[in-house]
Amino acid sequence: MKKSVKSMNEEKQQERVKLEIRKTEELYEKKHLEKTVQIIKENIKEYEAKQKEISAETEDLYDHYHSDNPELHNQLLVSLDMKGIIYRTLFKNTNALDKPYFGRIDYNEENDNQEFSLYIGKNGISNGNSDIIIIDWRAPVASVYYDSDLGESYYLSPLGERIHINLDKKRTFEIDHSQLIDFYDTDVVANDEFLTKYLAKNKEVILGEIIATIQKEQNRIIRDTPWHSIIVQGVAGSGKTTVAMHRISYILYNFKDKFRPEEFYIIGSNKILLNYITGVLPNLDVYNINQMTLEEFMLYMLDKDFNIKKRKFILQDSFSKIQPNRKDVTLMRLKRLKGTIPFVKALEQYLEEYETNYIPTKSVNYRGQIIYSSEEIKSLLHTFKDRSLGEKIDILNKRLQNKVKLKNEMLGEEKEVIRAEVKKYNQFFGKKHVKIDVLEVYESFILDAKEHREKYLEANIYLPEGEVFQQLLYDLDHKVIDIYDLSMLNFIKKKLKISVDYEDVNHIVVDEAQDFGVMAFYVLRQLFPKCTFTIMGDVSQNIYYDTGMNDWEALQNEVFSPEKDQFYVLAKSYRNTVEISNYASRVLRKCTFKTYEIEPIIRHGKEVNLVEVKSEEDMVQETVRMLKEIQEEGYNTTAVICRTVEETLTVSELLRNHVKIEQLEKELDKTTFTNGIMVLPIHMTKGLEFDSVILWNPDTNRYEESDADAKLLYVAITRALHELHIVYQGELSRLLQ
Ligand SMILES: Nc1ncnc2c1ncn2[C@@H]1O[C@H](COP(=O)(O)OP(=O)(O)OP(=O)(O)O)[C@@H](O)[C@H]1O
Repeated sequence: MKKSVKSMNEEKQQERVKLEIRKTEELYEKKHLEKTVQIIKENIKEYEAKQKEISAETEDLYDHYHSDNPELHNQLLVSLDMKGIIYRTLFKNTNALDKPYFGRIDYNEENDNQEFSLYIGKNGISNGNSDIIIIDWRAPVASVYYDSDLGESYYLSPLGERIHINLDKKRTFEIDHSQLIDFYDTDVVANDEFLTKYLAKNKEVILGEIIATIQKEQNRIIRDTPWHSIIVQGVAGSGKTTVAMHRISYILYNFKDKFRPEEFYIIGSNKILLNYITGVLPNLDVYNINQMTLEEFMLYMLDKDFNIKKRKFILQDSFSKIQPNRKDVTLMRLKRLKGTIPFVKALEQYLEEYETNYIPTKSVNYRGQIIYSSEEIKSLLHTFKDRSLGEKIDILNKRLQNKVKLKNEMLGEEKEVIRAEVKKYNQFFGKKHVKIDVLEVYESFILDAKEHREKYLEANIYLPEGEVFQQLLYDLDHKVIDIYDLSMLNFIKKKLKISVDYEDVNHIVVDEAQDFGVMAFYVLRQLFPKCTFTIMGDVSQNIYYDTGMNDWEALQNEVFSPEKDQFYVLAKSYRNTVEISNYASRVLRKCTFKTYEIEPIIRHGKEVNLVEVKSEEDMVQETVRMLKEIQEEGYNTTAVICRTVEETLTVSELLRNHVKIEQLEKELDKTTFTNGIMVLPIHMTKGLEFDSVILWNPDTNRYEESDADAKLLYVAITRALHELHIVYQGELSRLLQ
């Protein structure tokens, strides 16, 4: 049906009005931006001058500083403090100059007619010292930008109180070089459009910040309270690592009084990954965080109680884990045992017995009278059951001494006599600093488990037969140790010794958590009972099939509390194109384990490129051709992914004759992620991403039709952002057919 002339005119009129409004708004936003940029420039000038001034002042104070002058010392401290504040403010303003903000929200609070119009940026900026002109993205109210639709809504204060609001406007800006490029209102443009623009870009060799495009489901995780632990299952590329880093920034900003960066630990499965992910932290205003592999962390906590170098032990080479010798059933059963909770529960039971044998619980007679009865001693041990053996001994000694003192006072003894009598009992129950070698205790436990399996079975702790423990003793005899042994040693130390080594850990972030057996988390919880955790992982990416986690049940129910702690699922993948995501999903569907479906963000790219060749020589030729093409396309990062370390080294050399390949470090773990072409074994690409990936020879020999190999292939495939090429010879792995 034709439109009437009248309605066409009305439409035109409406269009004109819309355009007019848009023009006025644009003018307003341009002016606002100009004004903001002007303020930032003035701030920079002001703080640069202040920086000069304070630097001169501190230098002067240093020159006149004598350690015996407390006044100067205090002045120096104040001056250094000021210098820090000025430096950070200057840094924020300089950082904000290019893109001062990315969002705006207009709202009014319920019960208050005042209209607020707030601009949100990566850095909170004030006009001089007073008015806030840009709200920091971490401020509680900024949550509205990420979370709320127009209309009635609320945000949470840091204390968890709901602040009800009415949201009138949500605007997103594209700004570059301090100039307004474009802006969209939420009711006009889907947020996805802005996001896909961002995702289409090439990636850098450090993780990027996503402050301007944090998605609703990610925002919930970032802003969840740090008073409980969270576990996040997220498909490959769903932003787990990114979200974890933003969460740290959020916690440190909003809970400054309770959480200090030095008390944060980021634990990852390898050094390349750690360097890659922590590279984003300065951009998120996070400094002085600790980052370690689990091996390093466990050794750090053991400190003098187990010095790996002095004891001449070697850490089980993580690369050897990559191709387990499945024919050796005992070895495999040992691995499977080590990652599980019964392994540490058995040790827990053993240590209880150890304690019973260590501390005398017979009634204590003094001057012909029982002054400390066996029941009382046992009851005290029960009350303090969570304390270490050393602490229990200390408490018992003190209690007994008190009783001796009281008895003597009742008998009217002289002070001198009382003191001497009390002194006699200061080590009645033993020395509080127990002289125990944690490794010896561990070995004695293994022997006990080997010899007395039925005792543990009776306590419902299922342990395998003696030969598995014999294998473990053999490894230790040959000075080979792994993260699970180190966890056990820490557990022994914590249960038996008085130590300050476990203090000052307030929050632990574990990335690629599925790579660690649930037992490691059980131990971490015991070592740091007051600490909360942010645990990120994807059970489909567990490449240590025998030891790592293939589901979350035990972690959720036996280590954490399903009532108190939170479990989240992230299903959207922001990394891969639809074509690559679909290809990865196909592999997962071939597995027997529970899988989490990937929902790709709609971003299309080339189809996955499968090339069959006749010989190894052809494979090299084809790969070189692909690499040259990729380079011409202008991509920054490319990986040729091999199955094993040996293969990586060979392929590296073969390709090096034709194209520039980035050099790997002799100690592979020290290699850093760089631009260009890297040849890497799968397990070293964990958590990383590359513009394009070439998967080297995934044939039936290299990848069997098993769950373990499917997980490896899934990891390799999902590393690719834009392009995935597969070059193979012979029969393609069934998992890819
Ligand atoms: N909200 C977002 N906006 C823009 N980019 C995002 C967003 N969320 C994630 N990304 C991007 O998606 C990619 C994958 O993120 P990240 O590496 O954190 O995922 P992951 O879940 O840890 O992946 P994997 O399990 O494979 O290690 C990164 O390039 C990240 O910048």
